[in-house]
Amino acid sequence: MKYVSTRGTADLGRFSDVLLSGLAPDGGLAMPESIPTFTSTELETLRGLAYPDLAFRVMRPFIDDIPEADLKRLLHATYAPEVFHSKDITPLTPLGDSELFILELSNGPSLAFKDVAMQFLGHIFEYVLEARGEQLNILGATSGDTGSAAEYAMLGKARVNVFMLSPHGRMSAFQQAQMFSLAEPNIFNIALEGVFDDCQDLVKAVNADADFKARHDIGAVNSINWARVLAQAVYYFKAYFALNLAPGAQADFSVPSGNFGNVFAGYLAKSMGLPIGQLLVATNENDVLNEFFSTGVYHVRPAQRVAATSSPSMDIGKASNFERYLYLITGSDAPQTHGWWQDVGEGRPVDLRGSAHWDAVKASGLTSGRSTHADRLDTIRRVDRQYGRLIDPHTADGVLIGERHQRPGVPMVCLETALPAKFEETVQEAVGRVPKRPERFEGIEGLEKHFDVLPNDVDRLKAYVVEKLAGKG
Ligand SMILES: Cc1ncc(COP(=O)(O)O)c(C=O)c1O
Ligand SMILES: N[C@@H](CCOP(=O)(O)O)C(=O)O
Repeated sequence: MKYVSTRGTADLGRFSDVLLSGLAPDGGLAMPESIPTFTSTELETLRGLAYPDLAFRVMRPFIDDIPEADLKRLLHATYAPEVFHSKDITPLTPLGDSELFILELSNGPSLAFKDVAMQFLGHIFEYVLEARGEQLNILGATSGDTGSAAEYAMLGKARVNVFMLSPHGRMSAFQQAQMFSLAEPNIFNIALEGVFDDCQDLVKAVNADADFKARHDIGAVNSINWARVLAQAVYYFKAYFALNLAPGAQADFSVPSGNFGNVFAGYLAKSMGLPIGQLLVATNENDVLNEFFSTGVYHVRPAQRVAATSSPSMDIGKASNFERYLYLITGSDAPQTHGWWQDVGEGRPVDLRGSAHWDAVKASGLTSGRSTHADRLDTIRRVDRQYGRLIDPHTADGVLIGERHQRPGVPMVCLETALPAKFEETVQEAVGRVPKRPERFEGIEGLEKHFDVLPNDVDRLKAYVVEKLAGKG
């Protein structure tokens, strides 16, 4: 499978190349030249497969440059019950008899859905780097969960260093403790004076400097990396088959959204032939995406207008993967996508109202909703009382929007994107008690913290990376 850029570069190489390069040299995102689909008969052969075998069948058409036996071995090592604390890896549990289901994605090492793909990245990076005799210096941006998932996945990996940017003072106490308590020689935590979008912009700016990127082996773990979204598509298949529906029957999914990686993975699964009906983009008060799906106008929000909310991991004004979605909506029209992103870069809106592209958006099955702090508290409280299940604020955003869009007779799968223990302040505010946390995280907030504060300045960041790498000899 050949990969191309959403902005026009025609040949980015094959899977292992885009895995290591992260962002395309023209600033766009890597996409497969075409999206392979399953016929309904082929889909039936996926039913009942164990997670690693299902992952192999879903991902294999996109990964044809790694021997079959090696890929299977890596997937079995990744999706092990002892890593995800469940034999199903991503179990599906009903909320009473409401036809609402929680897709548990957060039982892995860092207690957030990011682990599902990030654990795979840890294994596959190591495999490809070993084969090529190379090193990778990952530059990432996190609003709280990508950071810990990436750092836990890359711990002790000799060929990988992680430089992780986070918005200074904006993560939950638990999230900060997870990352900053790590004192590992290959992990560098940078608290940036800015919001998540500033962190993401710096990551893109460093990647845009081809010379710096090549000299310092810069790679990516955010969902700008194709491997992340591909690995995330698998759990939509897993959930669908766990519902045990008649062949071809539809299921709806509700996805708490910020950077648009998770819901894009769902759209990928749907594009591959999985019978997904509605794909709900659930946002918090930072509702740029909800605005787009309601009006047809996409107008990114400048950093100073991104609100600090009680679902902080979704405090994002500029969603990376939205570019992949619009690229597919245009029928893979890279010049069109490039033009739009030039507009976005210069602060102009993308306005699809009345166009054939807007008809394509409406036909794609994506719709949206928005929730507020009060909605979040109410949903956490209600789900706890009604179903005896404690959910985190991000999952609550998804459940609320899922409930609002439920269709009679069609199951609604709500993605659990983090465990409540990560956001205990808000959960306590909602239900008056502190959620249980796994024993390994007891007292984590009291551990010594290791991080450096940097201003929002690309040159300072580059100098920091160079200095730290030089320090490692
Ligand atoms: C807990 C949680 N929920 C939801 C999201 C939003 O997911 P995405 O950025 O893939 O849209 C994030 C961050 O990505 C998150 O950490
Ligand atoms: N919410 C994320 C933001 C980054 O998202 P990604 O999926 O692009 O890595 C976080 O928690 O860091």
